[in-house]
Amino acid sequence: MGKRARRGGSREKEGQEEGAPRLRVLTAVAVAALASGVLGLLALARGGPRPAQGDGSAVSRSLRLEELQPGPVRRVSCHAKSYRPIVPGCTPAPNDCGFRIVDGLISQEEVDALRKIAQRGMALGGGAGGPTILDLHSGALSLEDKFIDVWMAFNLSRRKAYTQSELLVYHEVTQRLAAEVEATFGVSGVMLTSPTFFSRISADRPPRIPNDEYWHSHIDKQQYGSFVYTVLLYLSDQGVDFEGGSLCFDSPKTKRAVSRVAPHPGRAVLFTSGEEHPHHVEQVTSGSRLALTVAFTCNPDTAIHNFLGRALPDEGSSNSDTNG
Ligand SMILES: O=C(O)CCC(=O)C(=O)O
Ligand SMILES: [Fe+2]
Repeated sequence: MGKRARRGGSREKEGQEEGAPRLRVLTAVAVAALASGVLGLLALARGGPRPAQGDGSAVSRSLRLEELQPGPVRRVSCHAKSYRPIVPGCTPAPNDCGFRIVDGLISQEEVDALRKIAQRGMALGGGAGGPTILDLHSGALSLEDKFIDVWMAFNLSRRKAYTQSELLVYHEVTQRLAAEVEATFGVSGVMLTSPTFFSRISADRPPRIPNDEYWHSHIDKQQYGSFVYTVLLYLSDQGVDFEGGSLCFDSPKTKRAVSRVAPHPGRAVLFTSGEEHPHHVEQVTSGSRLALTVAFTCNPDTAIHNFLGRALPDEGSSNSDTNG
């Protein structure tokens, strides 16, 4: 592993795709199908904006929320129904759910490489509201208020698509995250699952569709089905690249925020994906926030078997696969 990811080193700002050509006409049934797993991204709007806590002021909110820091895993009881089918040794034991924040799992070079990968794909699209999603496994990329297929977008724009070696860092990072999940929760056999995606939230775009309202509480297991362990890897810096945008864990009973995590480059948040962990992203009030959501399952039927398999082979190589 190279140098640990530094804090506060803002590079070029996110959201610079404005000048890049956008593909305006690109729809396909296949795209809608592949996007369907991603349509529920972030939080689904459930009954309008989230009510403010207490008197609603930022100060009163910040006094009540615990600021979570890197450290050992914090265990909580699992929500039993969230973890079916039970795969012994892989799904969490009833009292072994929890979350953990880890800094420095990936190097600054890896953060930069992942940011470039995200920016290159997102330059072909861009959500009309705040969030832009890019899932390189399914190909789903936000464009205005729908999804297109990023691989098709590369073809139509006559730009060279990602090569397998270009995406190697992404593959290596997901493998490292899998190992960290296993070490953290004392399990083995976790497998990458879908969706796994970059998300960029731009403060200057008001929500246009319900899925743009990322600040509502949700549970990943309900939202995405196959998730057993979620990892959020942050690729931009709160206070430098953007303001607001903390990850908040909510009370399973009231769904109100009880604690929060400040996103910083290279910071990873690992947590069990069941009903013990409702969460949401605080509204981003300025700038642009970039993160990567990666998730793991214990069920081979929902595992990704050919992660990044749509990337171009490298010149001169027959086929260097990046199987998940
Ligand atoms: O980016 C974050 O901090 C949270 C994203 C999230 O909750 C999700 O992708 O399900
Ligand atoms: Fe989530």
